[in-house]
Amino acid sequence: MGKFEVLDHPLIQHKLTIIRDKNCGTREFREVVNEIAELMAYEVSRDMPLEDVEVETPITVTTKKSLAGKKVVIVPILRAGLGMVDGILELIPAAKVGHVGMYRDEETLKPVEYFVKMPENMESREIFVVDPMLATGGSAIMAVDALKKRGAVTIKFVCLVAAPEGVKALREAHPDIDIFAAALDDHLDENGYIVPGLGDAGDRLFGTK
Ligand SMILES: O=P(O)(O)OC[C@H]1O[C@H](OP(=O)(O)OP(=O)(O)O)[C@H](O)[C@@H]1O
Ligand SMILES: O=c1cc[nH]c(=O)[nH]1
Ligand SMILES: [Mg+2]
Repeated sequence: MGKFEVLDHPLIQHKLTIIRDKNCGTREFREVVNEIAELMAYEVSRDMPLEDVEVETPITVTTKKSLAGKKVVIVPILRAGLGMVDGILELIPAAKVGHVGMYRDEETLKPVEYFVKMPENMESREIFVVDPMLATGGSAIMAVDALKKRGAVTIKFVCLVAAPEGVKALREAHPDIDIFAAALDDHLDENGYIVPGLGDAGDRLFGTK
């Protein structure tokens, strides 16, 4: 079973409170989402494998560590996941970026897939699927389905706010993946919004309604 971890570093908690505020405007919301994503990427990448490499310093030749193996792909779930990409790229600038387009039907709350574009060789890559919100879990489950269908094996799901319902559903559908959240909130309301949450992340990031 993959792990579920809440990354509750004080800086992450502080920044999350800023964007929960309904008076936080588009510009600040965008900035702070990226800042939180960057802090989370530091924790999420903690177990990346290293290998020994020879390096010649100005003083001598020595053997030290360098990142090994799997190359990282960041996969935002459109639209709101896009808000986390730049923050992660600050830490992992060579990462590739794949896109999964998905929206939640407002009546049924079921996700509808509308776009998928991935780099090649997904089977040999370390994949960070990112979306600020894990609500019913439908979008995350369908995004991971789409990745596995294309050969993906090593997948981590990274969100800002998770609902218990979404964590349960995602773990049941994809027990092999690790899930990271900045916060685990209380529950979903009758419209499928996370309570207390932060509202509609996509609309707040892009200034739409
Ligand atoms: O866990 P779920 O119940 O599937 O809900 C979460 C999804 O809903 C939101 O996207 P939305 O459908 O609002 O699309 P958007 O990002 O384009 O606004 C959010 O960004 C997640 O992708
Ligand atoms: O609270 C929620 C639930 C789904 N999508 C959002 O953007 N916010
Ligand atoms: Mg939205």
